[in-house]
Amino acid sequence: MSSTVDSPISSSKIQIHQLDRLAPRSAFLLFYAGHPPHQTMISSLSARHIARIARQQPLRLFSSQDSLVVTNVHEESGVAVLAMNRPPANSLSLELNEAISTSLKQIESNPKIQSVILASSNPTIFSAGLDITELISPSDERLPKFWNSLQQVYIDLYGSRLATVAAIQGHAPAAGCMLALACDYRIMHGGHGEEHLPTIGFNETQLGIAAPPWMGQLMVRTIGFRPAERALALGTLFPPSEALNAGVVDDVITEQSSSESNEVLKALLPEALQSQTSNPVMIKAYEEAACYAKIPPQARVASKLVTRSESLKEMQMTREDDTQHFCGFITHEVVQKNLMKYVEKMKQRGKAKKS
Ligand SMILES: CC/C=C\CC/C=C/CC(=O)SCCNC(=O)CCNC(=O)[C@H](O)C(C)(C)COP(=O)(O)OP(=O)(O)OC[C@H]1O[C@@H](n2cnc3c(N)ncnc32)[C@H](O)[C@@H]1OP(=O)(O)O
Repeated sequence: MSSTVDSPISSSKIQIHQLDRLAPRSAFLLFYAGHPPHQTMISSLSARHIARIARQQPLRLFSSQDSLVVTNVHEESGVAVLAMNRPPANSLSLELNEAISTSLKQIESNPKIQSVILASSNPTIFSAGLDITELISPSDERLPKFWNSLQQVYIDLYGSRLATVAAIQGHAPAAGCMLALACDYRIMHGGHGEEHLPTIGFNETQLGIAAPPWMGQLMVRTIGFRPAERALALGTLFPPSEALNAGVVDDVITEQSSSESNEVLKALLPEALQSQTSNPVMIKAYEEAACYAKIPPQARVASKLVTRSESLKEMQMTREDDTQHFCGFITHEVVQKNLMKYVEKMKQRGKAKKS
């Protein structure tokens, strides 16, 4: 049986899932929803404290019709799908970031679900990274909120109790790459011929900006120090086979690998992704997610803590400084000029493509 997760969740769960915003250092321990360590954690907070948090930050729910993300769960296999759905390029706006975090928490609140596939409703772009328009002449109020929402997506994905599988159908530059690297497993489409190869990587230096430390470190942890150092400096965007060789992704799938339609995917995929039921990346992502879902969850989550808790703690400790640094950097006159030039180039390219 499959069901959608856009129905309101119980108020106690809402309260619990709000905690990470205001008590960020506790967030990682909240992985254990439904298991004893989690309950211990929660019981150490007073009901008044929890109610105050819930009042201050009402949970935003997104319906599957008009959503920036679309989700579905398949309880039989323990697998869910969370697909970004912000045309044209799934560029990450404040609202999309918040929608990803909210939906992930909704999925986590279902104890039958152990894995989630992070996907895109756009078959050629996974995510174009930050919405660059958020960075140009930003308002003093929105910019820190925006950055905070991106940090939160990273924390939520990297620290999720769920096994997370990125189905990278197409391009994944910059923060789009970050989303994929924050998952447990990455499957990339091999592209449709040499001329239309998707790419993945941190290309920030090409925009005249640098990836923030926590993003850069994510690449270091994924592919190793020296290759990451070089890729970050050059702003390398890896085509699929190079991404596989470097370890940026775990698997590359081409159309030839599999074309059979998968019955489970029909039940699992939200309406907006029904055309992807025979997509080989999606099939492989489902197989991988189902495989993770069979591992005893306490053991799987504990093993995740071994490799991720230190960097998550570090992120929590440096979060405010990171926001201040980001806001100062982005609003600098030279950076603003570089970004405007970059957007202008992007627009020209778009016009040329359309004409
Ligand atoms: C201390 C730290 C300080 C700073 C850290 C800042 C960190 C930044 C991390 C980031 O994520 S920066 C964003 C980096 N992203 C990019 O550079 C990607 C730019 N986009 C592309 O390269 C391409 O669009 C693509 C490879 C993703 C897809 O190419 P293609 O399939 O050919 O599509 P189009 O180029 O025609 O794009 C379609 C449509 O989407 C718009 N768009 C694309 N990317 C963005 C974006 N990042 N933000 C806003 N809008 C974007 C593009 O303009 C097109 O719009 P139309 O209206 O012309 O259809």
